[in-house]
Amino acid sequence: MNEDAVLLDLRRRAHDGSPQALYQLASALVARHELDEAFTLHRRAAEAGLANAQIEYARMLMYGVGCDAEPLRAAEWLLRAESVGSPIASYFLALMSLGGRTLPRDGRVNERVLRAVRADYPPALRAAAVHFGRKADPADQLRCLQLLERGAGLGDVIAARLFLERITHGEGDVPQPDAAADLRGQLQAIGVGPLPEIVVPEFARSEAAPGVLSMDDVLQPIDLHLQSTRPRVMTVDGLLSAEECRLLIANAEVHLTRSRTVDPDTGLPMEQEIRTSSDASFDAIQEDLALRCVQLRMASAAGVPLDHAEHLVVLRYEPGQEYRPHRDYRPPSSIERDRPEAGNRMRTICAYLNTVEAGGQTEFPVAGLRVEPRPGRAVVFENLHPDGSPDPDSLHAGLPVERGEKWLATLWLRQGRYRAF
Ligand SMILES: O=C(O)CCC(=O)C(=O)O
Ligand SMILES: [Fe+2]
Repeated sequence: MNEDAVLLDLRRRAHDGSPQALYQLASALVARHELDEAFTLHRRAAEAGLANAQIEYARMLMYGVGCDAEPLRAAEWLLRAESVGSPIASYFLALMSLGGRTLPRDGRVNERVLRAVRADYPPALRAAAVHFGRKADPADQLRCLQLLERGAGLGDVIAARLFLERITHGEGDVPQPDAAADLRGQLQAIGVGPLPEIVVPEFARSEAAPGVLSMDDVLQPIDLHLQSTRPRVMTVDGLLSAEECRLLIANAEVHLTRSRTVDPDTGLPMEQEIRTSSDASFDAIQEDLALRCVQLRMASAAGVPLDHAEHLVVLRYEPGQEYRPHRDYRPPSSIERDRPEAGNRMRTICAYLNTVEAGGQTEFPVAGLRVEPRPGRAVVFENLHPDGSPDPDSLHAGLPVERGEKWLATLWLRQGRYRAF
């Protein structure tokens, strides 16, 4: 059957009101970006009691897909699906709760993630693996490896790539060269190449409660080192683990496109010579728990709640590519178009994800400061004066990469709330 015939058949069955057919039709429509109708159909299937539809309907409500975002209603539907035993609903409830805005950030977060881990839900396995991978206890390191291997076995390519790095370099256990060669071959066969080699020199594994899953570790306060007061620039080394850096790169790689910048005259994003990198911007609906945890860690290091953050952007610069001197605050016309109530970009945090062979420093010309890119290191800076007015001294640049490539993750943090949860 061709696509239209399949859709016609689904429509006929959905017309009879079968919840399963409503759900399947809605899913097919989401894939075709026919979101308004999909939203209505998922709602009908959800109301008829189908847990999978309750989750999909809740996801649309969470992220405002085919509707305005209504995280509280989303949470209600997830709770209904959870009450009939859906571990995926538990996973999304945990993902929401970690923001602490819609649902309380309490011990249930960890119980819920564990439920989804026990049900072998790959995004939960991946998030738990990255979590245990930061812990010092050797048993937690083994746990990380086992979770990645399980995810890989279930077809999760990102888990497979993270697992490959670990068994290649002997992280968490002795190196396994034969198994690594085998897995490398399997990944190559589906067009997945190697990740950059990443070592985070200053990374200190966490001594917190060995053996215990505690997802809110990402909110640990950390000390930033003041590098300049005009503009205010701070750095921290070892913020991200090598695994978190790899996770960001692996997620971004498949979505890279030529970077755009907001044109000061029109307020519209345009390809411009000022910024020649490629980037991937993660729409909220693309984020999974592991990515959300890394973003929470970054936002919390910058001292701002994650719901003030615009979409995460991961950038890749190749030799000669750069981000010429610019300021991150936006012209009034572009703010008007994109959540004016969230105000301007008060602060930026950039995390360096790999070792750059030469070049690629972040330069703050007014302060005469250059921050060296180094995996796991982050730089935080203010774009506005304390009274909220733009600070022209926040001028900065990503200097051209001379050799190798540079991967960077940026969160632009607004003055007010930008995300729904
Ligand atoms: O590449 C850099 O070092 C700076 C990036 C930057 O300025 C930005 O993402 O806003
Ligand atoms: Fe910038």
